[in-house]
Amino acid sequence: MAQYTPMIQQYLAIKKDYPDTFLFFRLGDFYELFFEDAMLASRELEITLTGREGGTDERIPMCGVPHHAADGYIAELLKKGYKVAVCEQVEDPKEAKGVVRREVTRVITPGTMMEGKWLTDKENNYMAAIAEVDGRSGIAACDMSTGEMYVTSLTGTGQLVLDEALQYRPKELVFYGFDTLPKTSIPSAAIASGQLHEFAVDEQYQSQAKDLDMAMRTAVNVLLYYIGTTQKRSLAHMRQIKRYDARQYLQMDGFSRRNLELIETIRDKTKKGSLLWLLDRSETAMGGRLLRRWIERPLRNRQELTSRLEAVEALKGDMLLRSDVRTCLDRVYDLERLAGRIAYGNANARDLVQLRLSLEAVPELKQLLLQTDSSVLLQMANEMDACTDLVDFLREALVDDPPLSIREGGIIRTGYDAYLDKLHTASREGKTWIAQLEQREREATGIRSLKVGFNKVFGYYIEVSKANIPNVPAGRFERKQTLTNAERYITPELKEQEALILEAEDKMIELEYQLFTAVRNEMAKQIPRIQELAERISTVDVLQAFATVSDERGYVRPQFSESGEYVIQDGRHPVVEAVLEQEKYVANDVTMDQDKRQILLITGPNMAGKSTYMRQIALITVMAQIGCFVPAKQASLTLVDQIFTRIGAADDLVGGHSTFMVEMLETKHALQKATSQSLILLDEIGRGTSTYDGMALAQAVIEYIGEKIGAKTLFSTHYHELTGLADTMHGVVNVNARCEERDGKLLFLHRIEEGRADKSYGIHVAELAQMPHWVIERARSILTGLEAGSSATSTDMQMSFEALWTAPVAAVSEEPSPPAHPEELAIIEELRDLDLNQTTPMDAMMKLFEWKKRLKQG
Ligand SMILES: Nc1ncnc2c1ncn2[C@@H]1O[C@H](COP(=O)(O)OP(=O)(O)OP(=O)(O)O)[C@@H](O)[C@H]1O
Repeated sequence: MAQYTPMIQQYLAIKKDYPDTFLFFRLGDFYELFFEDAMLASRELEITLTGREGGTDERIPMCGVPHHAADGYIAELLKKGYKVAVCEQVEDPKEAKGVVRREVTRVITPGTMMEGKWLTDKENNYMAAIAEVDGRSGIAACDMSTGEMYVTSLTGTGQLVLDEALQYRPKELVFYGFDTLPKTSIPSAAIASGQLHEFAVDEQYQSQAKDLDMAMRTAVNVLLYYIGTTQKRSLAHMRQIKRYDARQYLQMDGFSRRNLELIETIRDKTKKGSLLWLLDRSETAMGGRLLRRWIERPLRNRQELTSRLEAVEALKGDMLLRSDVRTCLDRVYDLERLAGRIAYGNANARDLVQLRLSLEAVPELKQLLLQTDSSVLLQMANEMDACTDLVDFLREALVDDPPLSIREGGIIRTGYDAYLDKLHTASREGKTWIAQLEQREREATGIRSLKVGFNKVFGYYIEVSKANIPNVPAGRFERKQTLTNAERYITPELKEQEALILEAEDKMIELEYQLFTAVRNEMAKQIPRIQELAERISTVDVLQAFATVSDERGYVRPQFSESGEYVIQDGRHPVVEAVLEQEKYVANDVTMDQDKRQILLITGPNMAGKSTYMRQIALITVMAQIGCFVPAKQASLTLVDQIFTRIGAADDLVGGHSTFMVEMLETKHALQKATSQSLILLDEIGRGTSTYDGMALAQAVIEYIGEKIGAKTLFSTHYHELTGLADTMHGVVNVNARCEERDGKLLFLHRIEEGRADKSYGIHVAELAQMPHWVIERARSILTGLEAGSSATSTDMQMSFEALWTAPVAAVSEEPSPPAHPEELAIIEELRDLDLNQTTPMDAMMKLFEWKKRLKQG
């Protein structure tokens, strides 16, 4: 180290404490990165890698970004999951003896970002910690920008724990223990190892900490320790810790959530096309975030759901009122994040004006809600604290349109502070005196072209053109600057006034800054009130969003029955319905119960709508259990404790599992965890292996669910043989997705009817997908052979299959030339009359040989 220059030695000493972090090292107007940081950052940020002498023979790799543009680069690194430590010069370089003192003032990590520009309005920015204590796992998650903190604990240390943490979609996940979990497969979260600060939770949450079990305590401690080491600022806004039991919510594993496209689509991972996208009619950013949380955590508590539904009903029924509520909400800014910035001490005057404007909307919002007949909304309105004292205070203190900077004055309203007003008057009077000086001096000197001006170097001056210099009063005017055509002068009175003005302005700026921070500190004390209000406003916002969508799309209020019955009349898939343009969505019924109709076996051709039907039922369940109306004519549902879906392929090649293995693992998971109150959706289980294997597995799974679990289950399959189960197993019923063949074309009716499907139409669908003509024709002929052979013995079948496969390709050449020979015509005639259902594969082969022979002879 000794051979490095003192500055590089300083860099290395600081970097030692931030090994897994990009160190942005302030050097004048730049942040520089050195060594490996520089090499990696130059690649990640696409900036030029240079070098710098550092005392050794080799130049040190270096790259840098201008300090005023650093935010953009930092944001990019955070997005990629990296952390950044910002190292500033903490003393004035002019006063420094030797190397300027530098310190890390902040570590910015993906999960602890606070700056608005790096956050998405309608998305929480969570970080989470999971900690293991004696076989139990604590999960804590918080959003630093809003101050929310949640904690729960679960028995065990497996995938379920990870699933619970991932529900938050954390940007950062801190582990304490869990050495066996596959951390590489965690999507989009930066991973860190946690350390423990044993009493952090007691310091931050005082009495609330007592209610936590050891696993919860540890998780919160790990999280707080991590935050403490990165953030060097106030955590005053970290509000009440919300402890919950994951079992009080409808549970879905990560795969089912993704599969149902609750928050984003599977295909391109965007919000558009998801349930969230459909329902997000929220007006405020807070409402948008709460809606997400509700969708991620549907309820199981009937009473809470009834409250939400009652409020939605009231708002849905009164369009005018709803529109007024929406207009009111539109005036409300992001109170949660404003509160965060106030606590952090980085709120500016505009933020506080936004706070006032938001609070000003509250009395009207309350009035509107009081007009409804919903007891829930009435209670919410009555409990809303409009914070009128804060509004008055902010209105008195701050001007309406302050500048962005809090260091330039222009923030505090006249009348708020007597001394500030005095300074204002002094400055104003000084300026008026100067403004009048020009006229006075013109009269006194008789120089009509005399002017008073100002520049930064000399301050105020009196300017006289060369021709008028003889008239300048000697002694009173002091020459300051000579120009080509004029002279500039000052007078003692002018300088005196100038000093007064400048002093007043300096003092005003400093005083305004102090007054502003005092106002901000005052607001910081009110954060719990603001946060509570924010919670109520966001709830109203989500409820009105539900009401708006429900009204526009003709949804109905779901009823919840105790009988175990699950009946939907004319149900629709909410998202498919919304995106279908010309084509109308075909509504479908579903009737299930805990007895005779517990398992629906869905058969029907590909593309007929089986998966859509299953997803539709799951989505209707989720919608009902978040308190929204549902796309149906009528819905009488049973509350569900868990939803399991196995729909579509979900490869886990990174995790080392094949498609079929994933299917089996997920089915096992459903079989292990489901209860009689769960909803299971299984799409074509067993299709990934040989027919008999697959069919056997499928049947065993159905039997297991029917006999050992009793969960409501929808099971789609192409194994028509399984439909026989409806005759032998209690609780199994066949339904099918109807299709019709008209004029040789397949018509998808998308209608789910009672009974089993008669045909598969797979080749029709391949034809629709414009498979090569050759393949279609070949498949048809193979199918014909197979169907004909199905009545024969298995050896027959194998023979026929092989025979057909080795048959000459020319028979299905793409465009056969028209036959001209009479023998050919005769053969075609015979072919047309041949009844394939009455022809065994052997007969067919014999015929083929005969025809070939005749053609050769002919
Ligand atoms: N009820 C409906 N009304 C209108 N269109 C529908 C309906 N159900 C499904 N569709 C449309 O039909 C398409 C195919 O549906 P889906 O994927 O559910 O078929 P499937 O029977 O599951 O097919 P496969 O067996 O190949 O998986 C969907 O993309 C959807 O656009």
